[in-house]
Amino acid sequence: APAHPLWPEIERVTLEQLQYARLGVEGGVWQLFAEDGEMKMYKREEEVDGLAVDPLKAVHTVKGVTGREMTHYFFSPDVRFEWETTLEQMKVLETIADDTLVILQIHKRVWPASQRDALFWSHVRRVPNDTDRDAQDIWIACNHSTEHHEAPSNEGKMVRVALTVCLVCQTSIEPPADGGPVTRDHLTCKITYCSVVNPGGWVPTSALRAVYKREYPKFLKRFTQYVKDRCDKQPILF
Ligand SMILES: Cc1cccc(-c2n[nH]cc2-c2ccc(F)c(-c3ccc(S(=O)(=O)CCO)cc3)c2)n1
Repeated sequence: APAHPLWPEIERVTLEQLQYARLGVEGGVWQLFAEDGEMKMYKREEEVDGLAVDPLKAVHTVKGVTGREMTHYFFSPDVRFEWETTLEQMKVLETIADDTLVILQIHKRVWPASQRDALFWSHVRRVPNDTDRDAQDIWIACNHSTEHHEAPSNEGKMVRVALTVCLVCQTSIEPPADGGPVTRDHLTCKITYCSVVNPGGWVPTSALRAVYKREYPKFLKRFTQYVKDRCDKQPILF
């Protein structure tokens, strides 16, 4: 494994997030708050120091793409402005490996709160499917807040959020009955998106919950549609 000081944390958090995502929404602790076709969004209402830090878990099923394609476009900084509508600035501060980056993002201000930025490592990996042999491998992309010497100390201007986010994708193939080639019509990608964002500075709980309720469904719907459009008529990446 690459000898980088962040690597042990990247390994641990990525695998913890994989297990957390695979727990699904069992246990009755998750409250469904948005639904749109196959997409179901759940949250837990939790406060830390009087701040709403509502863990979010979304499940979605997208036809015609693979988990590798979905996590690739989630990970790739080159296309982020094409789907992430709240992004104002983004800088790759460090390229640790071709599947591991440190990124600084400045997001658009949401009235009445102050503007937020996020500094995180971003990692994508294929996880061999140890349970079901003839199933496809699982792909995970994980973003987790970190420190970095190159990040501007923007005292007073910006509030830094703390976030842990993962996108876990499992592809299944329904081969054509006539033994013909597998096309995108035979692909189904099951997605679990998990997010825990501590907003950093005080935001009225009601205002924060309204932002989450509005922004998360819009974000996941827009992102998954972006990937479908990008992959359409392109060779399949398994
Ligand atoms: C989807 C969503 C949920 C909650 C708030 C907002 C939002 N509206 N206006 C500003 C933001 C905002 C502020 C700070 C942030 F860190 C992120 C943020 C959100 C998602 C991710 S990610 O890692 O899931 C995708 C990469 O951007 C990273 C940062 C988004 N957007």
